[in-house]
Amino acid sequence: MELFFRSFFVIFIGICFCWLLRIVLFRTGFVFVVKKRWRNLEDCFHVYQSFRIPEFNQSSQQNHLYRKVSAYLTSLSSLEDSDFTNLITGNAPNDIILRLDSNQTVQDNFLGAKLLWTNEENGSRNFVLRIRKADKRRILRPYLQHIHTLTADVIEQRKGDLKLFMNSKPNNQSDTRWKSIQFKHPSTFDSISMETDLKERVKSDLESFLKSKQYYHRLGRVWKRSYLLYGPSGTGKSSFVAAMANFLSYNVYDIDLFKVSDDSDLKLLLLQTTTKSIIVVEDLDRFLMDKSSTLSLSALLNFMDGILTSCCAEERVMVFTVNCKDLVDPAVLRPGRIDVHIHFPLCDFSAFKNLANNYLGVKDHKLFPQVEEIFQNGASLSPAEISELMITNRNSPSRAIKSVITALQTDVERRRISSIGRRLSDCGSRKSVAESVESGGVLCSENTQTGKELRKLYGFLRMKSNKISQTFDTSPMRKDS
Ligand SMILES: Nc1ncnc2c1ncn2[C@@H]1O[C@H](COP(=O)(O)OP(=O)(O)OP(=O)(O)O)[C@@H](O)[C@H]1O
Ligand SMILES: [Mg+2]
Repeated sequence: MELFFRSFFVIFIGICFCWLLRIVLFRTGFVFVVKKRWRNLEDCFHVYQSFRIPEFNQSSQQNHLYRKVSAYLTSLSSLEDSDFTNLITGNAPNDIILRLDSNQTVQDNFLGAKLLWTNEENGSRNFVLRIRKADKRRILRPYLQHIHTLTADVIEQRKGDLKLFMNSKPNNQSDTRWKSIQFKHPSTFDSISMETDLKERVKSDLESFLKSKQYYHRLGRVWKRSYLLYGPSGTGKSSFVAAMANFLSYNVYDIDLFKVSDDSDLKLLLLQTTTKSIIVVEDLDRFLMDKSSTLSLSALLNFMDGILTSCCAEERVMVFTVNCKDLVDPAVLRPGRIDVHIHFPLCDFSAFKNLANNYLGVKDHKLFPQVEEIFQNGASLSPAEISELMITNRNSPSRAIKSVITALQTDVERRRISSIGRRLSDCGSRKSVAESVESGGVLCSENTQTGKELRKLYGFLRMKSNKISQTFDTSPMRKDS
């Protein structure tokens, strides 16, 4: 009996000990420490071979394998076991993606072999793959093939997602010069109000460019096309670039030339762009007029010509926007450097009707003849100004059109005042010439007369401006009338 109790007691103590040990091992993470130490010990008896996959190749162009490995690693379930990972939101609203942090390692297994990936980030970005030497011959090629097939789908899927790249100030030459975000601009050719015929011509020009690889190569030319979009501010140039990107499904590289440090930096930026992309230089005229730039004109011309190598300008569309074409050196705009010039004018009546249709859903309105008449009197506003008025008053088309009429009338007055101002200054300069010859009585009396007229118009203009600011009041109390 005593023996029975004794053995029962020993079994009971044994069970309690195991239970406690389990708690200690799992609750404290002791098991992970043991596993890690065991792995390190095991590694001491194996020789590993390393393979580095840099983000850029020797000629500073993107290494596609790096992109594939990056996509592959995010799909690894073992990433959750890594000591340090970044959590990033994905494309879908509830999507959360794990991304390996810098200088962290993740383990993968393939055909019974252990593979270690490290994300190296010391100035440049690389992935380092470590495989046991004993497994290398058997594993390396099939493993890379496996990554290629797995990521092909993911990358193909992501092709639909366009990206907007922006250049930053250079910190380190080996560092990537482009930062990207998702490009989700809603602008399309349909949403842009411009002459239908012109729009169709641009569309077919882009379509024929897409199909012309052989043609360009036969002629010994780089397969690229350059567009100059010129016109006053707010006429839709930037929106048009976004529409082009959406139409072509191309990524957008938006180069800020003020952030380019020198000629070689501009070359590097071009080298780091990928095919099927639009390279945009906004406000080229503003940049060319700025004399403080360290960038030479010849570097800019070479950049536009894409002569660096055919591979870094191939299958690219270049777009330059300017407000005033006349301020740009003709060498920059010569045929071949710029293939297509597209003018973005201020609104006329037909553009207004287009905007009214798009923004207010109105094809015709009793106020249209009045609007047409004001346009005929020389009034003009940018599409941006008109579309803003329409958006503000979108609940009432009549109110929206009236606010446009008021703004157009103010524009007419503004133009009259500025023409009077010009006459005044002409008058002043003529007077000073006249005074040097004789005392110019006639010129003086004209001056006083014009001054009176100017004051009268200024008062009128102020009254009109007050009216316009009222149209922005979207309070429901306002009556349509
Ligand atoms: N032709 C147009 N059709 C439809 N909307 C337009 C048009 N032009 C301008 N807009 C509207 O005005 C806003 C400003 O346009 P955008 O930025 O494209 O002008 P921009 O010509 O690039 O001006 P800037 O020269 O000042 O950069 C946009 O949000 C767009 O919706
Ligand atoms: Mg713009």
